[in-house]
Amino acid sequence: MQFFNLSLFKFTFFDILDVVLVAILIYQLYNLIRGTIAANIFIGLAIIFCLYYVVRGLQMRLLTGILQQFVNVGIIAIIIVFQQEVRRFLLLVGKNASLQRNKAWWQYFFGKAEAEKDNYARIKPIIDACKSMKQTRTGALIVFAKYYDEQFYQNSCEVIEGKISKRLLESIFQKNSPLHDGAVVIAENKIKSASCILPLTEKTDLPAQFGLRHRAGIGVTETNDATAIIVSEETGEISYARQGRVKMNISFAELEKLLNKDF
Ligand SMILES: Nc1ncnc2c1ncn2[C@@H]1O[C@H](COP(=O)(O)OP(=O)(O)OP(=O)(O)O)[C@@H](O)[C@H]1O
Repeated sequence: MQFFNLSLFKFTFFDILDVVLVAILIYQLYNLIRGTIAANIFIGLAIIFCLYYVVRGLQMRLLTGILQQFVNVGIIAIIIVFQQEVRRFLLLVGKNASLQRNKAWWQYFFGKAEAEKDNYARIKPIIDACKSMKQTRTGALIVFAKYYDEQFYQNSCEVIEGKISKRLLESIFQKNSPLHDGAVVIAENKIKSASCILPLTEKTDLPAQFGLRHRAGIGVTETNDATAIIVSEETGEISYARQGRVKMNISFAELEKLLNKDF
């Protein structure tokens, strides 16, 4: 009597590659939706799919018919429900494929020291403004957009198109300024706009003290290829958001390092 069919265990290099790629894909998807409401929806959909195969196996025709309606619209429903996550996933794929974004290559060819010097001059006014706003407990939200999506930002923003300077940033976020509410968006080495209303993150596992400013800072990095600095009006603490994750209470040395890498 033969218990095992050894031919079942035959696999090629491409089968292993297949499994590894699927594992990477599932891990990336998990990373994208971890801690968001989408994670619960994903679990709900997975349960419906599993249930469908079970009731079909048991030949329960009525329930199979009902669940089949959900399964049939499968991929389209997933794209609609996970619109934001699909957008973030595609951004991630596109970003990793871009050679110019890879600063290591860029600096190797064009001189590391020169690039670092240039970058420091660019980020110094921003760091100085953050230092001053931390001291005066001025709330601020500064977004660094790798790609300035006109449609996304300009609908809710005041156009500035100004040179990045400490005093300009301070004046925008100063409490009596008409533009202090909302975010400043920096792109193409300019302050492109101010007073921007951004999408809020739907994450459910954020610290209790995170209000709308922090939620907007995290939200914009989930839907766009952007990073954000958040200066808390309440505590003066500086947080840094990237790809939907946030680092809280960072030092200025750390901020400089992060901006050097991302901006
Ligand atoms: N959707 C949004 N997009 C951009 N900025 C927003 C948005 N919603 C609120 N803000 C900004 O956040 C401010 C309110 O911040 P709130 O006190 O709720 O945030 P917080 O995360 O607790 O930060 P803080 O520690 O500074 O109080 C508003 O005055 C406005 O400037």
